[in-house]
Amino acid sequence: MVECAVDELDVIVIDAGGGSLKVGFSGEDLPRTVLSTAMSVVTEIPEDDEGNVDTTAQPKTLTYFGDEALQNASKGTLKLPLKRGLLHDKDSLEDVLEHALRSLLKVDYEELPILLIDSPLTPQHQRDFLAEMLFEKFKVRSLAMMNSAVLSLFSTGRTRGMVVEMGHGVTHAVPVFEGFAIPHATFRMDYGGQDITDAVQKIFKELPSLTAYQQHAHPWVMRSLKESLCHVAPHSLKEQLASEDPASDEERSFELPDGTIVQVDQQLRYGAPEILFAGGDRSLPKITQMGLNACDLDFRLDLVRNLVLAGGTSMIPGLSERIRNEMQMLVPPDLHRQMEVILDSQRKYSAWIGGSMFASLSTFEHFLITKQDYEEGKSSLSGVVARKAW
Ligand SMILES: Nc1ncnc2c1ncn2[C@@H]1O[C@H](COP(=O)(O)OP(=O)(O)OP(=O)(O)O)[C@@H](O)[C@H]1O
Repeated sequence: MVECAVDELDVIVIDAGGGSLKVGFSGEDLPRTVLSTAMSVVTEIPEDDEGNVDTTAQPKTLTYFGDEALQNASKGTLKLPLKRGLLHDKDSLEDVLEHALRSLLKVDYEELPILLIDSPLTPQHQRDFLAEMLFEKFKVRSLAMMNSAVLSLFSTGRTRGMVVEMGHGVTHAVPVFEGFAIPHATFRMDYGGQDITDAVQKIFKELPSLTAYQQHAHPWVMRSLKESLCHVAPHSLKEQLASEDPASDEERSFELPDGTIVQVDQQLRYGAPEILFAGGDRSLPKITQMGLNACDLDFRLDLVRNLVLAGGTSMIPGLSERIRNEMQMLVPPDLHRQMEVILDSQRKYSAWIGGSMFASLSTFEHFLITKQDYEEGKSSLSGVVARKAW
């Protein structure tokens, strides 16, 4: 039972991923706002009534955020603040966050504590920068920072388990013991939903049945195709392609932006997600096995019994069956027999949901770095942030 001691005090919960930024308030079931972590700046030269460039008019600079930024990317400069879990463009992160909080969430963030969720293995200097940005630029009054995998596990009501968190640019296997992630047993691979989208785009352009529609092969259209039709093959792509396509016409149909409906075959639907299994030592089953092997023998049973899939990319159907099948070759039979793959229906937002729950607990305030802590510890910021960040 979650004990709520900060009833009159909401906490702003922010899960800043490379693909999407999720923001909302503690105690709520889902983030209020989810937007692609992107902005683009487009300079437009106004046209006259006949559609000719008006050389006398001042050029207009337009800034787009989220999906609009992706859709307008080709007209200007696309800025992606985070890439593969790492801070890539500090200024645009500030702008996207400000837009999400001020314009979309419509909150006076200076008034409320903030819980910032970050990726496992986020470098300390990145956490320091984020703390500095929130205290100095956003003028927040207090801040907690927490590991997304711990919170994803917490969202399922567990404090022990192996979290396989699959995001947009990175995937992590994170063993968690009594609410603490084990850093030396955490493994990552630089593959995620973005690579599946890229694979969808590549196959889309090459498939003879789809070549007539190449003008639609924009990343945002391909992402939508992926999210609606992709599927993980239960054993291998080869085996899947050799069998009859199990999908109905409806399950293979995709509507392009101009309204055309195309039929998408197995090569694309099942082929693109194979990137998660193809990386040798950096494949999904392999990093899970490495995480297990790096933990104490006594603890491994708990881990395989609580193998939690989390993050947006874990929404692809068929993952659980494939992981179970692949792990059969990688772990001893007695462990494999006990394996339980947990797929929560809300796993796309599991870290945010865990954060929302955690920030509602009476103990949450112990994790807050206050403005005063920050000011006092500024000369050695890492000390303050590392001591309190979880
Ligand atoms: N139904 C779905 N099927 C397949 N993929 C999906 C689905 N829904 C979302 N995704 C993918 O999940 C990814 C985003 O997941 P998530 O929000 O967990 O990542 P992130 O936190 O932004 O990224 P990262 O953890 O890499 O920083 C995107 O690539 C998106 O296309």
